[in-house]
Amino acid sequence: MLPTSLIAHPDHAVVWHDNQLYLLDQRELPHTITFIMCNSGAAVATAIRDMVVRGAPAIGVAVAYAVVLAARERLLNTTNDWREHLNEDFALLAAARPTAVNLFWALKRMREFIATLDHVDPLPALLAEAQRIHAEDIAANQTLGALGAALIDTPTAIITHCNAGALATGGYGTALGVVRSAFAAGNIRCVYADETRPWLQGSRLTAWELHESGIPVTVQADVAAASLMARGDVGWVIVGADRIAANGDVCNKIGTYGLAILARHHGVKFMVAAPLSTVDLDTPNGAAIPIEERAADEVLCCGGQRVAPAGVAARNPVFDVTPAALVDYIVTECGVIAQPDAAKLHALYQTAPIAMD
Ligand SMILES: CSC[C@@H](O)[C@@H](O)C(=O)COP(=O)(O)O
Repeated sequence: MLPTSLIAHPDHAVVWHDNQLYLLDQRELPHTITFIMCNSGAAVATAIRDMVVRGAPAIGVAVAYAVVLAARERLLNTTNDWREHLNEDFALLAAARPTAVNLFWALKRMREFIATLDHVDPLPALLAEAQRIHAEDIAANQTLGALGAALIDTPTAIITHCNAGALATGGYGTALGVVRSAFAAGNIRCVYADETRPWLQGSRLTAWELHESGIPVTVQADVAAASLMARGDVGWVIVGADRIAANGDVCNKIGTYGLAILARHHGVKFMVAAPLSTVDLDTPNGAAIPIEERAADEVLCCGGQRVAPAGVAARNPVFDVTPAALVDYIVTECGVIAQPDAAKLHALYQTAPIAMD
């Protein structure tokens, strides 16, 4: 029988169990529950690149554990100069995906932690640091979930895009953390989950996660959001983020920018929920954020079948940037910013309990 840490549950996207890392294979959801065991840094890098684990904070947590696995390998094979050899693993992990800043944030934090280690056996301390990153992410999501929910003062329907839930984080979720808290307060009538072409994070993952949690969810085609808003049925758009630039521009799953424009046109509030580890003060604005382009086949095919004529090309940028001017609220574990700008984000950063830069 699987240990309880390895049963199908949205909170179990990233599980450390019996000295190995297990990743719930999100490519197979909702049909099949499979955990992929990773016992090296390289295996985790491949799993991130191939979308076994995805979502900015979940990638950050997975990378922290990947450093533990990589250090274990290096210590077994090299002993004295393990830190030097570990640089190769850092480079491999950094190349896995370019946009979610939590990946680089977690690598930096693990690298800085390693520099402080003088233990004969550094592995227990390294594992404890990775577990701290994991636990802090869950706690941040619970706090920001409550802060975001407090903004929703009347029962309403909301639209979310992609999956910014437990599956995309250490647990509980960011946008879906707000939804969970608001639902508990009686203020969520229904969640409309954009299906999120081409990878279908909305229909496969968000719908599974909310359904498992007993929160009413309705899947809609991405292009249906405008007419839903026009009917006046929606109070909020609530999304996560892969990177928030210093001026408050928000990078998230492709399609988010369009939703923000629609929301402003229809008087629907637009909320971005993310931990401070997603805020990147080193990136001045959205134009400076590297946007991942994935394989054209992800667009050209659907359900394993080609849906465009042979010989036709496709573009597949998987993120877009919503200008800060279209964002009503950024909700973090350290507080809420209305109408975000550079000064407000800098001020929020100063209140962080630990140095985040
Ligand atoms: C809490 S997750 C926020 C974002 O990471 C999420 O909205 C998103 O865009 C994920 O993209 P993905 O390509 O599935 O990794």
